[in-house]
Amino acid sequence: MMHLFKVYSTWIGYELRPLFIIKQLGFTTLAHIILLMVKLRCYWTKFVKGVSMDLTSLLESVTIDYPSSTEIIISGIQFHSSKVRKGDLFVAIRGLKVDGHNYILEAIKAGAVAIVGEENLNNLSVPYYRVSNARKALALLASEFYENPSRRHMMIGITGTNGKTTTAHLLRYILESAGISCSLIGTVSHYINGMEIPSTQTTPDALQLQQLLYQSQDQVVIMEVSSHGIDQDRIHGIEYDLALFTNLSHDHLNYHKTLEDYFQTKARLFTQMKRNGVAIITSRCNWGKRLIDQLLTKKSSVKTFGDSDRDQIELIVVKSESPLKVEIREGDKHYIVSTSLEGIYNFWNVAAAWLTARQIGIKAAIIQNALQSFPGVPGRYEVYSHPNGAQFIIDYAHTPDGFFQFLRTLHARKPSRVIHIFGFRGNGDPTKRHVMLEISAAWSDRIILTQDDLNDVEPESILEQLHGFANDFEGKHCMVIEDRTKAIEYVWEQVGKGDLVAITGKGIETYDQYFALPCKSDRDTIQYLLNKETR
Ligand SMILES: CC(=O)N[C@H]1[C@@H](OP(=O)(O)OP(=O)(O)OC[C@H]2O[C@@H](n3ccc(=O)[nH]c3=O)[C@H](O)[C@@H]2O)O[C@H](CO)[C@@H](O)[C@@H]1O[C@H](C)C(=O)N[C@@H](C)C(=O)N[C@H](CCC(=O)O)C(=O)O
Ligand SMILES: Nc1ncnc2c1ncn2[C@@H]1O[C@H](COP(=O)(O)OP(=O)(O)OP(=O)(O)O)[C@@H](O)[C@H]1O
Repeated sequence: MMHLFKVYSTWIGYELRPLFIIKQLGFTTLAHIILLMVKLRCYWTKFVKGVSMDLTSLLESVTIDYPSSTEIIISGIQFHSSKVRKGDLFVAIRGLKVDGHNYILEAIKAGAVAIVGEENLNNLSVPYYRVSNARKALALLASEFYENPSRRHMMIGITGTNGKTTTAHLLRYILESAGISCSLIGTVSHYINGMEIPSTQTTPDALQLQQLLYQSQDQVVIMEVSSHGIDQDRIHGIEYDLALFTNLSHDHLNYHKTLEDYFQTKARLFTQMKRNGVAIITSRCNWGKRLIDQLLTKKSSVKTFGDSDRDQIELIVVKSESPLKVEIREGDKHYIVSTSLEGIYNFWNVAAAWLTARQIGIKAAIIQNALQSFPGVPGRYEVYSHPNGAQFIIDYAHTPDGFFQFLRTLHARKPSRVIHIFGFRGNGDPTKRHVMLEISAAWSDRIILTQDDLNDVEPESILEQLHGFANDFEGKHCMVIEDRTKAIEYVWEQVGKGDLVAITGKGIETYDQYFALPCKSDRDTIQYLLNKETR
């Protein structure tokens, strides 16, 4: 029943809480019936009857090949042929793996009434619109079909190698504490109208993104913006009120090839600002400094956070031993930051969220209060206690800098030993692996290499690499236990009071393979071992 309410509420774009209905039975029920009827009518008009769209005015550099027609009526848009239904427009994308143009006939057979693509085609049975960039076309068409929903919201985009999710969750929590309704689109989940929707991508494809924005009735939308999302034009056409840059460091070089290209891609987010938009950037890393200079040269509005008195928000470490004591200086005012988050890196995320909330006009006292009760981010620095006094910490660190920041935070707790369990994603950047091992070796006493997501890569090739690494780092007591659940169980049985065990890379994500223990995630495995202990 609860699930049905959730589905209904998300669809209707209106937060419906069962308690609220019971309390206000009568008027609320009537209001919902009217709302439902209006929504059903819109649904009928849009998704069944279809909407008329003038593609030539919508698309950039469009050529109508055959048969000529500027206006079409469509009841949906798809870019995967298997999802096409009668009345849909199919956008053919030249992908990284396959070419969407090869699926045009399949899409027409499934009922597509028009096609958008990049190739020269003139023998199709439905109108064909040739564009120079089909990914951009998809984004523009989806935005138009869903009534340009980003224009209804205050749009906040957050990019950077690490800290996007944490900053986004902090900011949403602060804004909601201040009474501002807030959607969040990102890695852990999407939160729309107070409802949680499972997420499979940090930045969803343009179609899903516009659908989510259309569903959202929230005032503000916070989006985590990945470099893949920018590069693949998933956010094309969206203009941001506020855009944040958390940091940039070694990652995704399998996709971007060079850090320079990775940076330039991230920097593109800041070309999609509203006229009065503000860029919020860290001055702590050289890439951030470069972006600040670049934007100031173009006379863009830029606010910075960092550790200098020239920054709008200066982070001052009052006490560096655990527990950390940190202050925020804003103008000539100093505020103590009290939060359950650990690690200086999380205070950089706090600084980014603080500066953004201040741009929106939230009072400092409200931010301070919200930070005190912030519950943390799922899968980031989650601490579990072993009955014998050891502690297990699940975290999402999966980059060299993430490793460094996270592991040095563990050290500040002065543990007897740090044991680090991790693996490498099948389709992740292979150039960062050795560096990550070096950092782990420097900051932990034992390394257990194990499996992470395979992502279509043969397990043998990953395991071969893990064994190679174990040899390289043998002096650091590095070993391989292939099965992730067994690796955790092995360590669980070895540790004692004062030991800290870091399990990194997956956070709350579920395993993409079956392991020996009947567990679906790192959390699940810890819970399983805890239950076994108390049985
Ligand atoms: C590697 C990568 O980024 N791929 C993205 C890309 O897909 P692609 O170009 O590879 O697509 P393809 O498989 O070659 O297919 C080409 C076209 O043919 C179509 N097709 C294909 C088969 C068929 O039978 N019929 C058909 O119509 C496809 O729908 C597609 O339009 O374009 C798609 C549309 O936007 C994305 O959904 C897809 O993301 C994949 C699923 C993905 O998960 N990518 C990861 C790397 C990603 O984006 N990660 C970032 C976060 C990174 C981080 O910070 O850690 C994210 O934002 O989630
Ligand atoms: N500001 C930061 N600088 C460096 N490392 C960080 C920072 N914030 C978080 N981390 C580390 O990176 C991990 C991932 O953090 P978070 O999920 O906030 O980043 P993200 O940018 O959203 O990552 P992804 O895009 O891969 O989902 C954390 O678990 C922590 O170990």
